[in-house]
Amino acid sequence: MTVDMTAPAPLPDPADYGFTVVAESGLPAEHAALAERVRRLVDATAHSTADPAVLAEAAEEVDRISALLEGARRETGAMLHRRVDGRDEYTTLTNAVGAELNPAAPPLRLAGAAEGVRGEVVLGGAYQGPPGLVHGGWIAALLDQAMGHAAVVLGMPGLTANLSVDYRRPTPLGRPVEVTGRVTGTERRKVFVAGEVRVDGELTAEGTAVMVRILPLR
Ligand SMILES: CCCCCCCCCC(=O)SCCNC(=O)CCNC(=O)[C@H](O)C(C)(C)COP(=O)(O)OP(=O)(O)OC[C@H]1O[C@@H](n2cnc3c(N)ncnc32)[C@H](O)[C@@H]1OP(=O)(O)O
Repeated sequence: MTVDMTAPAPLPDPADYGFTVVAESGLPAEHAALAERVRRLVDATAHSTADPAVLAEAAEEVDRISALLEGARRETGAMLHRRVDGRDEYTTLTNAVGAELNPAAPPLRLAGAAEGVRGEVVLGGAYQGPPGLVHGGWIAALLDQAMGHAAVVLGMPGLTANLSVDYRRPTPLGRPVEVTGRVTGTERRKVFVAGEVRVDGELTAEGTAVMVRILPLR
């Protein structure tokens, strides 16, 4: 098993697969700002102890805002294109982990690191599993994203074929969580990846996965 960390391959262009591609530069900053406020709304809703009348009033307000936005809806499969460190990067615009415009996504922004990718995120009570702790499914999702992103950085985007997670310590809510991912090897279309989750430098979860590469159509 080998991997050349120095030579990213040309990426498949999602437009060749019939997907709409949206340039990051074309997105209004107000959209990300709205998503951030909706994250606050989700947290406030999940934890509210307000009176029924206040809850009903809030529900009506939310209905009004939803109607305001639903009038101009983008299709679900749209892809986001950005230039990162002089190379193209594509991801689904509403990716469930890290998409800035998706308020349901934890705001994990991954970037190239010395070996692979690294990012930080603080997860609030909307991501709770056991009391005060991050849900294990979300930890798996963070690892999946970081490991998949590490493959993308080397020009090898793929689909997760297999994912394994070891939960070493509980991961607390409300604290910065460090997520890392890296490619450990390749074999034909298979990309072997590994990732870690740490809080205050302590390992709380680690994973491995096999990504199967999507190949360019031409
Ligand atoms: C910047 C943005 C970064 C974004 C990162 C996003 C990360 C998140 C990624 C995801 O969440 S992807 C969504 C979840 N995954 C899926 O929905 C995949 C569903 N499965 C499939 O579509 C197919 O099974 C798959 C594409 C994975 C493989 O089917 P193929 O028909 O294309 O491949 P094939 O079966 O010929 O297998 C190719 C190789 O992979 C190997 N393989 C297939 N399934 C495997 C498996 N489960 N475990 C290990 N290896 C596997 C298979 O043995 C073979 O190895 P060899 O070359 O050695 O023969």
